[in-house]
Amino acid sequence: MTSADARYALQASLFDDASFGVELGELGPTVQRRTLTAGAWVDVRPGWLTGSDELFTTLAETVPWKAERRQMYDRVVDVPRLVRFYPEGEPLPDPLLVAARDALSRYYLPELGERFATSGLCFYRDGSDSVAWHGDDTGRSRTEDTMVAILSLGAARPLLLRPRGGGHSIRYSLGHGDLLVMGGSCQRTWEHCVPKSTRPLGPRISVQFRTRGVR
Ligand SMILES: O=C(O)CCC(=O)C(=O)O
Ligand SMILES: [Fe+2]
Repeated sequence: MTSADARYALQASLFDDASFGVELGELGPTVQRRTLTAGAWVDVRPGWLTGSDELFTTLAETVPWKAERRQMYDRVVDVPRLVRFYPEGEPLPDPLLVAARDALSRYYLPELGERFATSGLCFYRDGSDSVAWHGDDTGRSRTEDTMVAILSLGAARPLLLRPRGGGHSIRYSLGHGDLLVMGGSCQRTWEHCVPKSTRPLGPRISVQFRTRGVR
């Protein structure tokens, strides 16, 4: 057993303890893959993290969230969500995120060929927070296949995907410990978004695990 395996086993046993009320489930047969066009695919694993409310609260309260502003034509506008990026090597705000990242790295390593390295956290305070259509195509993902794994906490929000250049969108509802992984060419041949909603919605946190050199 390597030290990484030992650490994972320790964390897995911690999280299996019902007194913690939180558990990272199996991957494997519970992961459903949908093949998209142009070499893109999406894996979903609903309810991967059970008992995730406490993690949601911890992250909401302890992460040093940042409100960003962005140039839009001739104006500077608020980015409609709070963010915090954890580069490779920076400690994550909760050991559960380390366990999740390491479990994903182990599961996808044969296909991905590398480990998940960075963690991007987004906080959608209510239905007026959102992210517009985009691909995570800064860096290596502009030209190479990659995977972006999203662990979703808190209230469910739709995440939509559509082929670049037009086509029907597909929709997943993500929250409450659900896992979605975008793979293959998805970041350069498809786009994704989390649309605004006028309905009263609770807050959601999205944790995106990416490989080195991908944003
Ligand atoms: O909220 C989500 O799950 C998606 C976030 C996203 O697409 C991004 O930050 O690049
Ligand atoms: Fe994205």
